[in-house]
Amino acid sequence: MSAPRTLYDKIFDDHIVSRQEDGTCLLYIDRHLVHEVTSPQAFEGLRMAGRKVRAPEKTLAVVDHNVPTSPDRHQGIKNEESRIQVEALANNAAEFGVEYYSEKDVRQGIVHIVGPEQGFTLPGMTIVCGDSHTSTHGAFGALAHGIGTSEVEHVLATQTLIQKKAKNMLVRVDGQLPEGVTAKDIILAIIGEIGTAGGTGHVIEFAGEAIRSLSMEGRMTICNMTIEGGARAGLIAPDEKTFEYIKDKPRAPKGKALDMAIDYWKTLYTEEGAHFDRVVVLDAANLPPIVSWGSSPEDVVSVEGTVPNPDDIEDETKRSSKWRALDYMGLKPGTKITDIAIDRVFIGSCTNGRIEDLRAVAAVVEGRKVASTVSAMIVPGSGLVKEQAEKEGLDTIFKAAGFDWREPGCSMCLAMNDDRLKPGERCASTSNRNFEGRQGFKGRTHLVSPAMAAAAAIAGHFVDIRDWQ
Ligand SMILES: CC(C)[C@H](C(=O)O)[C@@H](O)C(=O)O
Ligand code: SF4
Repeated sequence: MSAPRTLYDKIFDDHIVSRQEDGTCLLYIDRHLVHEVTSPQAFEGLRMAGRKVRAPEKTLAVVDHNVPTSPDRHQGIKNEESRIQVEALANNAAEFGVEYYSEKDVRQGIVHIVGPEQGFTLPGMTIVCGDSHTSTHGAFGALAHGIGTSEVEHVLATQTLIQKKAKNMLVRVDGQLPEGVTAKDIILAIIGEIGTAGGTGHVIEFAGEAIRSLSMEGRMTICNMTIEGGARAGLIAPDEKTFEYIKDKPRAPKGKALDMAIDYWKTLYTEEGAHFDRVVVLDAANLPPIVSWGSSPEDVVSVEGTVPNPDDIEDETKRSSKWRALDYMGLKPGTKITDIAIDRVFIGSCTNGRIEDLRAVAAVVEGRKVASTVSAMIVPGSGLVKEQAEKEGLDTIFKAAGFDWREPGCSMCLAMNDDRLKPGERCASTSNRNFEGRQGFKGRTHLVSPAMAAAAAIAGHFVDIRDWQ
């Protein structure tokens, strides 16, 4: 009998085209998502070599990072650099016969929201994209790797990727989440616990009662930020919720093909006794809402806590880097998190720009007003999320509360378009990275859940969402 295998082992094994003696493998790639930032040189490489895209039907291109989110974007993109990038993808997709969603298409949005929404992302598949947050698709039990531009070219040309097998890591979250605590808080707490290098060299499988209880949206939030914990990919075994989510998606199998697919998807789980190189266990019942205080996603604290004192850190390099982070963030040790006033709120991104996130925001802000000191924006993750939100009347709630309701895209998650912080501005953000300058030169980012960002917009400072009435 062969040794029990993890979910990762199974998907990896199933996609090996060839293996070399040193363990380097050629993996077959089932799906390739393409966006405008990491693809221009890859297409140029194909063109120079006179090659075609090997499997255009397994490739999907969409613009997200550079597109403006203002309502007038349909009249053309004013920023020249952005316009050139967007046009390049449109032209490359047309030339190489790849399906393409432009900013005028209702299906357009952030690539990691679009894949699942279209049923392009399915369990058991290998999925790649020239983007680190490709890990998001692991929520469906797909092995999803972010790749670099030269690998994008390799996959376009051959539909394969060179990979060495990573180690297996298990993060088990037991118990039930308390009211007001969300998937975002789970993943921020995990990164706080393991650090941004904690998952290095591993693929993390998330399991346990708290993970099983999450919606597909919540599971995507978890897998999305796996990369911030240093791991190669994140995975959650598919279950009935996964199949339910997938079944009416445009590109998902239908009828008999769906039944057969589900039979296969049910085999995608970690077998009893399978070996994990590292195991981390958390209890969901103990988790509070989390706020990041520094310039790394591991710099997190409970909303009930205070800004930590770096002098308490023994390691000198780490201590000075955390002092630098506090200096950048304009914060003093001992400050209560709930005393930190904010200037901006950004709700969106591939971490928290899905319909469930917007519903959570609406529940908090309905009938209230954004604080006069705060400017707040909500950016749906895709045109379809926007459409659904408007069908439910969420946009009316947002606008009445004083939020800016935008067109879909990456927006202020990273300062690659017109949405950005001004120097010194402090933002409560539902995105995934708080690096220096991430949301704009000298901008200050605090990572939080959608409900926490919404409450901060109304109060003008962080508040414990569990006390919200
Ligand atoms: C621009 C892109 C390559 C980048 C990534 O790889 O993640 C971006 O999406 C990000 O979130 O920083
Ligand atoms: S929303 Fe942010 S994290 Fe996600 S792909 Fe866009 S820039 Fe990257």
